[in-house]
Amino acid sequence: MEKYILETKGLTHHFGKQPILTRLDLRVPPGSIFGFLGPNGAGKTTTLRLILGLLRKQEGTVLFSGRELSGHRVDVLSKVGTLIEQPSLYAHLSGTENLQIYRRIYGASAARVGEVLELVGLAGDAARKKAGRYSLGMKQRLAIAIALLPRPELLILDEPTNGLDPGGIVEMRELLQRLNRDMGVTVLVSSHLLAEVEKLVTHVGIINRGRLVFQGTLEGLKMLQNGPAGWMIETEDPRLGLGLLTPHFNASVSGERGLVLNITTREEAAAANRLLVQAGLPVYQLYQQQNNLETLFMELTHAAV
Ligand SMILES: Nc1ncnc2c1ncn2[C@@H]1O[C@H](COP(=O)(O)OP(=O)(O)OP(=O)(O)O)[C@@H](O)[C@H]1O
Repeated sequence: MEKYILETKGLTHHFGKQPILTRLDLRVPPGSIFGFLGPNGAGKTTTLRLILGLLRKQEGTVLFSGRELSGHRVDVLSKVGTLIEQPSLYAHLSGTENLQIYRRIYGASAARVGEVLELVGLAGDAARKKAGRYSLGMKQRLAIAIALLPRPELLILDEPTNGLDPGGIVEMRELLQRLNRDMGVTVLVSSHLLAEVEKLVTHVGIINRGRLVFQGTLEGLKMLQNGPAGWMIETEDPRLGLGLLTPHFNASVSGERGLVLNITTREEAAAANRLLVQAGLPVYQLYQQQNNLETLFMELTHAAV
């Protein structure tokens, strides 16, 4: 088996003179749920459109299981389900009728309609309802049902939780997990919110201003945040404080009023506090810094200019 179900090599794109993507090497392992993350405007949609040939490629290579799209377009894309732009649904037709139309386009069997409705949780009454009366979450699920008709190996979804309420977000997460676990579908899902996909993904690629700033497993990303969390002291004169603390602790100045201490215990924090207060330096705040994944994501997407 190829190492990657989807790989881009040196994908580079400009709109006019403006560079949008710079040498993007995306690597999606088979069987993964890959979160393609980045702030608004980072270049996620452009990347996905280039991958699918919806936008003319300027530079670089896109490989599906080691094969280029050009020359094998129909063959390759028949194994890929997508939800990139707003799903084009027939509002006046029911869920089932929508699927019946698309199944003819894809050459899927009539029985497949019932299967995909079941898979996305739209069987029964929901299937008989007109798509125009669906909630956004149901529309998204119907669009995924359409994408599932040809039994894709890879599902590519651009911000599928955009605009969904918290319940809809959970449903979407459960659906994608089920498809991955039970059907073996590899999922590539983009999002600008790490928190929204953190519970879903196995792998992460983080893009900022058209460049990949992290790629690897979610575990690998979490390891990055496992450095010493540090304690923050807000005090009147951090430079004076630094002089008082450095003989005893590993400390540095942070901003106009902050001192960061590389310590691990509350006792050390209390001792540092005592040193400052006894020297007449007021301490306004003393707290352990939160070093969570969201903070790391913000750092990665802000620092890489
Ligand atoms: N057709 C276009 N012509 C010119 N510039 C474009 C075009 N499409 C996108 N851009 C620009 O390319 C950059 C990347 O846009 P893209 O839509 O790929 O980002 P994104 O990461 O998907 O963000 P969002 O979550 O906001 O959709 C943005 O600065 C955008 O304004």
